[in-house]
Amino acid sequence: MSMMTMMTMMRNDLVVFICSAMVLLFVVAASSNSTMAKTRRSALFFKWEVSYVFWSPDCMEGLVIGINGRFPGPTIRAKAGDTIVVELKNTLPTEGVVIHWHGIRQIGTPWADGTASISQCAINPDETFVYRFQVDKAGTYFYHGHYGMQRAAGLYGSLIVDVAEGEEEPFHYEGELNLLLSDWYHQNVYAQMAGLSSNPFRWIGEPQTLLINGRGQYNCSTAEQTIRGSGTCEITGSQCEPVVLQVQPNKTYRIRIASTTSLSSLNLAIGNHKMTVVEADGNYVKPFVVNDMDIYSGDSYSVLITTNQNPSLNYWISVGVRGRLPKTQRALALLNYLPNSATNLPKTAPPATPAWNDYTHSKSFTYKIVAKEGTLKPPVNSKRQIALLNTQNKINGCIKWSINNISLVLPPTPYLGSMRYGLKGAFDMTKPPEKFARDYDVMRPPLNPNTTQGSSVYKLELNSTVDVILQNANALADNVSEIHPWHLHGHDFWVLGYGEGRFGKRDMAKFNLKNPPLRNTVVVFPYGWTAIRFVANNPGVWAFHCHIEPHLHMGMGVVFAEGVEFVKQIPKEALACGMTGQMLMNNHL
Ligand SMILES: O=C1O[C@H]([C@@H](O)CO)C(O)=C1O
Repeated sequence: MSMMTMMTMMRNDLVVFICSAMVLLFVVAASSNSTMAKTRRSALFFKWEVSYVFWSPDCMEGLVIGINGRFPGPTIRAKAGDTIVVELKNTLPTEGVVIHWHGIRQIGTPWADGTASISQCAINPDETFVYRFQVDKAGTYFYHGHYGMQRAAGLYGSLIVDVAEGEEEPFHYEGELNLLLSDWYHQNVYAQMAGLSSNPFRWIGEPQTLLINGRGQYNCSTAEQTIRGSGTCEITGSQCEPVVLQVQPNKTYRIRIASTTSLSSLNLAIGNHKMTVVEADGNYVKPFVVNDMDIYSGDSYSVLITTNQNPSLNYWISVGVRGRLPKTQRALALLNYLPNSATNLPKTAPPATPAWNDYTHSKSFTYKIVAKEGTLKPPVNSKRQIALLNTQNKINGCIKWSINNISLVLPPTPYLGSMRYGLKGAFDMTKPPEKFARDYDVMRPPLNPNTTQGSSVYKLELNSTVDVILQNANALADNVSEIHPWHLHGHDFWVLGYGEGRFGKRDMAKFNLKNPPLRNTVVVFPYGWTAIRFVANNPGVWAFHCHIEPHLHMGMGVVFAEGVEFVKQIPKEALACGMTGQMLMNNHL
C-alpha cells in the first residue's frame, strides 16, 4: 500500500469521527463470530492534540504540556484485547513530541512504543502520528511523554485495562477509584535540563508540590486547612481543588495507584484503613495487607480497601516522600464516606509518612511482593547474565550517570529504523560491557570519576532468557547512594531477588524461582543490587532505564534489541528523520 493511500485511508477513517468533542471515543466491534463472542475485540479511537496550557496544578499558575487543553491528559479505559488508536497531533510550536504507553508491551508494534530516538522520530510541530497498538493484558497503566523531560512538564495520563469481556478479576470489589501520583516543579523543564547539563551543575532539587490526579496545593497554609478552604489559596472550584474520593460505607473498593513522578519516591497511607495489595504493574500478586505502601516512579498498583470504619467520619489519604530528605509537603486527598459532606474533615491527623531514610520499612514492603499463584514462572536457567553497575560520574566537569562507565546519549536516527535497515554509523556499534571491574568498590565514590558517553546496544538473541543484575553504588559524594526505579520497555520481567552490597555468584542460589513477581519497573535500593530475568521474545528495540526523569536525562539507561530483522510495518512517519529520513527521500525504504 502506498504511503498516500495509507494516509488517505487513515484520514477517511477519521473524517467519519470528527465532531465537536475534543476526545472522540468510538468502539467498533471487530468480530461478532459466535465462537469469539466472549472475546469481542474492539478498536478505541482517540484524537488528541498536545499543546502548552496555562494551568495551576498546585494553585500557582505555570505552563504544562496538556492534551486537548487539559492536564493531566484524558484517561484511556479499555478491555484486554482491544486495539487503541491515538491520532496524536503535536501543537507545541517549536518542539517534537512522543508518547510512551508505560507497561504496554507493544507485542508486534515496537514502533508504537513512543520513545524518541529509539522507536520513532519525534513528531514535529503541526504533524500527526497515529499510535495503534493492542492492550493485551488487564491492569493499571499510564502514558507519558518520552522526549527530553516532557513527562516532568505534565505530559501524562492514566491508561486502565479491564479484563476481557466474559472474564473476571481474581478478586472482588464493588467500586473503583484511581490515583495518578506525580510531582511538580515551578521551574520549567527547559531550565531544569539546562541546569543538569551545566558546569557548574545545577540540580533540580526537590519538587515544590506532590500532585494527586494532577492536583496539589503549594503554599496554601497547611493542606488540611486547604481542604477546609481556609488556607491562603483560592481553592474552591479551581484546578488545584483537592481530590475527594467518594465511597459508600461497608463496601470493597479497588484503588488503582500509579506514579509518574519526575524524582520523588512516595509513600501512601489511608487513615484507619488497611490496604490489600493485589496487582503490581499489570500483574496479579499474592494479596498482602499493609498500612502504608511505597510507590516509585514508574510503578503501578491496585489495592483493595473495605470501608468498614466509622461511617460518620471521613478519612485522609496521605502521600509523602521517601528516600530523599523531604522538602515537599505531603499531598492529601479525602476519602469521603457518603452521605457525609466533604467539608467534614477527619478528626485525626493524616497518617504519618515513615522516616524518609527508613529503608528497612521500604524493603519490608518490597520483599512482600510475590506473584499470585498461577502466574507464569521464569525459565529455570538464563542464557546470559548482564551486570549493570550504575555510577555517578563526570564528563568535562558535568555530572552524569553511567552504566558500566557509559552514559547513554541517544542517536539522531531512531534505533528501530537504523537497525531494521542495517544502517552503518547510525549509532555506536561497539558491544557495550556486560560486566564491571571486579575490584570496583560499590561502597565508595568512584576512584576515577571520569566517564564516557555512548549509544551502543545490547543485542539479545531472540527468545533467549536474559538475567540483568542492577548494581547500585556510592554516588560522587561520600556516603550517598540513591534509590533508582528501573523500567523496562517491551517486556515484563521477573524479579528474582534483592541484596545488599555487591552482587556475587553465591547470591544466585537465593534467586526466587518459585513465585517471583512479574513487573515492568523495579527498585534498586541504595548500596544494593536487584536481579531480574526476562525472555527476549518481542522483536524491537527497547529502553531500560532509571525512571527518575533527570537521571535518564543524565544518561542512566541502556538499550536492548532483539529480532529487529523480524519487525514489520514500521510506519514511514516513525522513520522520517536522520539517516532513515534520508533513505525515504531517496526512495530507498
Ligand atoms: O543526580 C543527582 O544529582 C544530585 C546530586 O547527587 C548532585 O548534586 C542528586 O541528588 C541526584 O539525584
